[in-house]
Amino acid sequence: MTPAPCDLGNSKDSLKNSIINHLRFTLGAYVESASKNDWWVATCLAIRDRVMDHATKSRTLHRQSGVRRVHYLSLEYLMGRLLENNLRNSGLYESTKAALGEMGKDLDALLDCEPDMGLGNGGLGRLAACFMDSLSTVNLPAIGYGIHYEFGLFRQEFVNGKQVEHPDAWMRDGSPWKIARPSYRQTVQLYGRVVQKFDDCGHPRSEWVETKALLGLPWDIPIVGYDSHTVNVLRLWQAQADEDFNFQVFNEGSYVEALRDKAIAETVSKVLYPNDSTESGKELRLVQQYFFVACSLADIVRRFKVGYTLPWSEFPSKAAIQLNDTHPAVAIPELMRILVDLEGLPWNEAWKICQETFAYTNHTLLPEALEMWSVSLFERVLPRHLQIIYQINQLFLEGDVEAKWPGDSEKKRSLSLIEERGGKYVRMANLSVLGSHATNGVAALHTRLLCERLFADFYALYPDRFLNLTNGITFRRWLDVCNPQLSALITETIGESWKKNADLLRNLDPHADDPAFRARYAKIKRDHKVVLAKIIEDECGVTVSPDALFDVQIKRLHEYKRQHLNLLNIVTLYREILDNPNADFHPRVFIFGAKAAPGYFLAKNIIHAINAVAAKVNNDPRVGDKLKVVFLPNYRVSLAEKIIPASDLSEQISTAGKEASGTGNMKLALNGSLTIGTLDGANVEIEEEVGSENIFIFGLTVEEVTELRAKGYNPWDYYWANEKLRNTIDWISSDYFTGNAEEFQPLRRSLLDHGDPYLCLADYQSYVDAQAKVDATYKDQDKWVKMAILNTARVGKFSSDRTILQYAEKVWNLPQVPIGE
Ligand SMILES: [N-]=[N+]=N[C@]1([C@H](N)O)O[C@H](CO)[C@@H](O)[C@H](O)[C@H]1O
Repeated sequence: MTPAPCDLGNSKDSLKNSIINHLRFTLGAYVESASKNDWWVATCLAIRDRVMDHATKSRTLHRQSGVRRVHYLSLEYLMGRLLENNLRNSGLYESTKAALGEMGKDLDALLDCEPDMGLGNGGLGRLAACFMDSLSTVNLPAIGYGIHYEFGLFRQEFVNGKQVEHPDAWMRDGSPWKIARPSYRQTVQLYGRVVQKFDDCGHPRSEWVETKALLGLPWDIPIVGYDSHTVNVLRLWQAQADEDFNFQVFNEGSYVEALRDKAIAETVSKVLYPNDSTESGKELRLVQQYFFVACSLADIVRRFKVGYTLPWSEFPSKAAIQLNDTHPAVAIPELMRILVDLEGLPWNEAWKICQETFAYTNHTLLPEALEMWSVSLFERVLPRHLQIIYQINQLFLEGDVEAKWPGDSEKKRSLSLIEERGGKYVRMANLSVLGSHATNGVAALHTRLLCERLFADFYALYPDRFLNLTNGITFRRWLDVCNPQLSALITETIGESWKKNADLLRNLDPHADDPAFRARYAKIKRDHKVVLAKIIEDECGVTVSPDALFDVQIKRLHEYKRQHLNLLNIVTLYREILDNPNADFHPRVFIFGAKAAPGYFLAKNIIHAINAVAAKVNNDPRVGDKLKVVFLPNYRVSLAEKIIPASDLSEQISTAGKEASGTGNMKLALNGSLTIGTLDGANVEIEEEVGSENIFIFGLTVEEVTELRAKGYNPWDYYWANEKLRNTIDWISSDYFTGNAEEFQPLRRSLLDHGDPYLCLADYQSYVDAQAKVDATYKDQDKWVKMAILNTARVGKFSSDRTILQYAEKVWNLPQVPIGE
């Protein structure tokens, strides 16, 4: 008999009681001497209490109503901090602040106690987090599946301007949001070999034997929607040894050996691979992918079997599975193994179920990011899955491909799931397209390039399977939580319903012409700049003026994102200020935030170069306040929440055709930061929405990039033709900035000798000119603030609620299931 849910009131007093009770009974702390961290944990637990009933109720109602659920499989979830988001989404912010206040505690101080849940690298991981927020907010039944990494994305420190990585022990001081679910522990098999057997009816059956077992313990994190009673969960798997302690070996006297398997097992979910847009190809990474996929599919199949007595053909009507990039693509042969080997379904039936169940999102065109596992490694770790992939491939090439292009071996080579050139590899992207009923890109331009280039042959074969679903961001975290002042001004001006229907922000448009509104809008921006200036002072020891133009580039460090093009412009500007001290140039602060993958040498060289230039410029008395360059260390979600509301200019300067979408561009535009960017990724759609008069577009288009490459691009031509550019490159690679002329030779060589693969020199002059236009525009503050307001007003399209509702309609065929009180 389920006990009646105890009424945990939302009043200030009820919250006070809960917090005190958790301090005393859960943490065993003296209220008088409890630490700030204790108060943070107790407050989190008090809020968790109030959402858990909704979580249980959501799960129960989803099960009882037999609705289809979407299962989002992602190796990354860049969640950031949860307390403030959960407080505002559940409408408990004010009462909790008051409750703590009455006990002499400042909520804002406790919020800073929370470490970021940094279980992701960049855009892909943050997108998954925004999607989880929207799924609960728009009442869609969903479960997010991922890995419970013990260590998230590394903590970045700068030592003499160079990046140094430190482990991110995010759970060291407790992690109050997660709940262990040992009753749903799963066992996963790995390695071993496959033997052919025959079942009772004499049918051949493959059996996977002599495998190594691994356990998966699930941890559930409640995902609180905004102003909705749907609380979905994020289920993260922790790897555990099948047998903690090998007594046999212990008795033979080797204690360490006895624990070897335990140590190995736990490495599987130990740490997130820190590569963004590059594949690792490491065995442990493949084991991580299969581990969480096998646990998740076993959990989904368990729920189907327990919940229903339906034929397998009905499985897709109860379970939609979204593959967040190819990282979980091994789920396709895994479901085939379950259906064919374990459940005894005929191959074709099983394959049909797979295609109806899976859908795949591609996030990048970069060749180095497309996962290709060597056949030898695959055979060793997952021998049965390799067999299944070979069988899928054979039926595909001899089936649909031969039918469409009879005898065309070139088509077979390009469409095959197996790459044969330079060794044998499994093409996870091809497998994902073939095993899914829908493949989507993440912005209109990106999807067009997917269909025209990367998947051109698949598109020719299955045009109806491809669609575009432009990325989005949750406006709760990226406006209501990080910029409550602007959120309040908007609500005061156009009402509150924009929080659930972002298109209503358009109603702000006419207010751009109202000087009083502009003044209030501008004050909010300046107040955030004052806050950020303090952070810059504390973190970088640099004093910046909140009246300077804050020019922001925050994203992972990657050559295609062209932080080094930004640096070329900065050094050109530095030269100009020295050459023309009286030039009428509005003071500017260049703000960088970016982590480089630890093994990415050139990215680290660019970080060092930016810090070296910053050190020179910031201490050059000839420059004064005209120019400041700051690189904030350890860029992460909670830091982004401080930078974005204070930004005036948003740098989205990737080489056209390289940034699939970008999502930082959306966050910055929403907070009134004007974009300077190329026609790449979602920048194209941001320009369509805000109007070309409210954005600074520059540079080569995708078509012009293709043309330039086709006719042969030689960066030396631009170097010799443009004196400013030549002086800038020579200056950066001289000994001026570090006393060692060798320091930035790698950067110089990449821009010249190595052919400038991302066309920085080709876009340099157009970029410098656009930056000059920015300077001129910023001097007319009325015009600038008007443009900023129109950006906030016109980016409603980029709400992840819109994106998720499109996935639900076009891919998952998923009904919204409102949960009552
Ligand atoms: N991997 N990956 N892809 C990315 C990002 N680096 O995480 O996914 C993001 C989310 O789709 C995109 O916005 C971004 O352009 C793309 O490069």
